[in-house]
Amino acid sequence: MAQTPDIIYTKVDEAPELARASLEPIIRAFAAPAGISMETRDISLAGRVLAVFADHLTEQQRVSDDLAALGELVKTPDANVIKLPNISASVPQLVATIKELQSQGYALPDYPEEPETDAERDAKARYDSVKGSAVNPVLREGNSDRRSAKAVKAYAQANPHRMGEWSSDSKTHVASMSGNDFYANEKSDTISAAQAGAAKITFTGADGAETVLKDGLSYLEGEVVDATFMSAKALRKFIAAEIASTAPDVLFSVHLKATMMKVSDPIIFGHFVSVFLEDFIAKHGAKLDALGWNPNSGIGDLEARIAGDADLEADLAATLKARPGMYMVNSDRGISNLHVPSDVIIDASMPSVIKAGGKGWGPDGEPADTKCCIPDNCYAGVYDETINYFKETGKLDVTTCGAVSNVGLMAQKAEEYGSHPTTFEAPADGTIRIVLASGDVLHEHAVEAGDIWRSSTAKKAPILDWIKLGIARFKATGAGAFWLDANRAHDAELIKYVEPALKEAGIEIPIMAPREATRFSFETMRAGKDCVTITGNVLRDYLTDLFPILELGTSAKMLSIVKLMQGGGLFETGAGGSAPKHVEQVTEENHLRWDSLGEFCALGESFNFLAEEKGRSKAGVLGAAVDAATQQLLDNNDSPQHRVGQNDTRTSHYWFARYWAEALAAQGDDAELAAHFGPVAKALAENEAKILAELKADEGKPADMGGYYHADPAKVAAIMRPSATLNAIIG
Ligand SMILES: NC(=O)C1=CN([C@@H]2O[C@H](COP(=O)(O)OP(=O)(O)OC[C@H]3O[C@@H](n4cnc5c(N)ncnc54)[C@H](OP(=O)(O)O)[C@@H]3O)[C@@H](O)[C@H]2O)C=CC1
Ligand SMILES: O=C(O)CCC(=O)C(=O)O
Ligand SMILES: [Mg+2]
Repeated sequence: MAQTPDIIYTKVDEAPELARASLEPIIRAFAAPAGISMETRDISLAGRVLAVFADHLTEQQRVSDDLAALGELVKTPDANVIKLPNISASVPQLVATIKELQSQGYALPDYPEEPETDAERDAKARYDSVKGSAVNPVLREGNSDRRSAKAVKAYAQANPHRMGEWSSDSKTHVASMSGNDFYANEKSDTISAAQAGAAKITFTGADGAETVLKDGLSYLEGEVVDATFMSAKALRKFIAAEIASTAPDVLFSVHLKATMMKVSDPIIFGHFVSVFLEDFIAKHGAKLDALGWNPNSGIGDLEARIAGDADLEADLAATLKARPGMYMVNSDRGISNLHVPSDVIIDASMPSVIKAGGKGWGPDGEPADTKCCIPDNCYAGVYDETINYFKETGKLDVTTCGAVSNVGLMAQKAEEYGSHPTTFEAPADGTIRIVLASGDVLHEHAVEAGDIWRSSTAKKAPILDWIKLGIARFKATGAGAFWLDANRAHDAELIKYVEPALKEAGIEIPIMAPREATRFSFETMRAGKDCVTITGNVLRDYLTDLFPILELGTSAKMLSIVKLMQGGGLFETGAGGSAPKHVEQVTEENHLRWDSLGEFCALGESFNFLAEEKGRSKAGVLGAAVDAATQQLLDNNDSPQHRVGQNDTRTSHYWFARYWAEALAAQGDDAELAAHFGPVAKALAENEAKILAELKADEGKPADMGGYYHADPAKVAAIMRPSATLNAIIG
């Protein structure tokens, strides 16, 4: 077997992938003289699709299954992976990817929404395996530690971003179900020695007939196993009531995580779409069925399918007009909250409403107060309390507020984010049970047809590791809390782990329910003090966007470390996504505003990890120089900005390379590296004007990537590496 490279960098999609095309050659060139090898592995959506359909492709078209290989690597101490954010695809994104690949000559089957033959069932199963959040759960074999680097926080305080004003009479609010949701119906238990082993999930219909929904489950002693469901009837009633109670000057919106919660949340989204369009569907149901429309895909797909049918188009417009104004994703292009399930992703969308002072954008392109529907009560209280807090106290002062970091229980598909294989829409009225090998029933729920039932688990080893990491970060931070709700079944089981561990460690860390912990964290940070939030997997995701977006303007600048449980390191870049809007700007005017600060932070950590864990002293020198270069880049304001003519990703990479080379030339720890980088630094400085001009030469004009999901590497390189002078110096 080939030797594992020292560092693995990931090839992804959209804006971070464009950034990679320019940054990775620089990193590779700088690492080589230190004897550090770096290779790329493809975890992009298109790459994943091609990997699972290898048998449909020609020899030349085949690609290796890099995700599967990385999934094995992260279970070893040799892993040192820099992971950029990748697309977690919704069905419309997946379908678009398939179309694009087909047009490039790949003989892939269509995505069969409702498979009828064996071949279609096989294709759907393969596509579903790459759908949604298919990468992160595989790579995250450790718990997460996300915080802002000191330099980044100091920069944000000195250069505050714009924040909308909050007014006490803002009508913006969170609306959640009054019961019969995942929160209310949850049951949880910790598996005993006697219960450990095989288990299955069964459905028993009203007629007593039993079907097995999932077999081959296996529980470990100490694993916390939950089961819960959301009533479809209660959900639909809630949605109808919220639509009806939306005030005329308030926008209607729903915030879900249809990407990460790839089974449950598209169904919930579909209920919103079908209740919102109730009259239209009642009138045209048969026709819509014939067109193959599924509400879970959204209004965007509906519009595409009915295009040209003047009757349907007019009726849809009339139905929408009679409904409350909708929160828009892009008002210029008429893209609403209900167009595509993956356009409004709660972790990014709610903070952006909150940062704007409680404003969403309406169909008229104007900001307005917004009703934010978050049906389930498990985590909605966090946003409700945040909004209440800002209504009371006004916007946050970015220049003085403290930093809120997070330690998240994430390893081994912890909690809801690992629940896709054990999530089901009840096929009829009946009972869903988790049955142990002994025949004992662990959990059971009476359900009605359409109810969304799911089971999540958290294993003992990750829980104990998470508590240890939480204690360490609490000590380093000085304040914080475990976010656990004693009244929620799952959290109550976790508290049984946390309390004795704290006692044993001789430390007092408060345990607070999310709502209370939200207020505590805002009060602590507003007083200028730092605090850590020690949370489960979902809140890890939500809070590492919420606080950074308020504190730093974006979560892209976060340090995001996953200490893998088997000793390796996974260094994620930022906490945000793949910024599809940024790609649009590149194709329109060849300006990329992706900020690679997350990549710089991750890179420094990755080198430092090699130095500390593997005794590679030259890596330590490279890492220290990365940190110095990052600091200088911030001090000199060289990060990308929004408009043509301003700094962009490419120029920021030039400055990064230059400061990095200068720091390496100036350091005294490794004479060999200093001697190597002296001339590099000199050449980069002497050619500054020429390089910057070359980097900017084509700005303002459209750029052709030769594809969106599966772009042409040569065209991308031409866009992202247009300076022959820079390439020669790096080369
Ligand atoms: N770890 C992962 O793999 C993650 C993947 N995703 C995936 O990313 C996609 C989009 O997710 P979405 O929730 O819309 O959020 P994004 O984080 O992609 O975008 C939200 C906004 O944040 C800003 N932003 C994010 N990253 C950067 C950056 N590096 N530099 C500058 N600005 C940045 C941009 O604001 P502006 O436009 O104002 O510049 C952007 O429009 C989805 O496919 C999702 O599944 C999402 C989260 C994490
Ligand atoms: O995997 C995903 O879909 C998104 C992950 C995410 O948002 C996060 O980890 O912050
Ligand atoms: Mg997130």
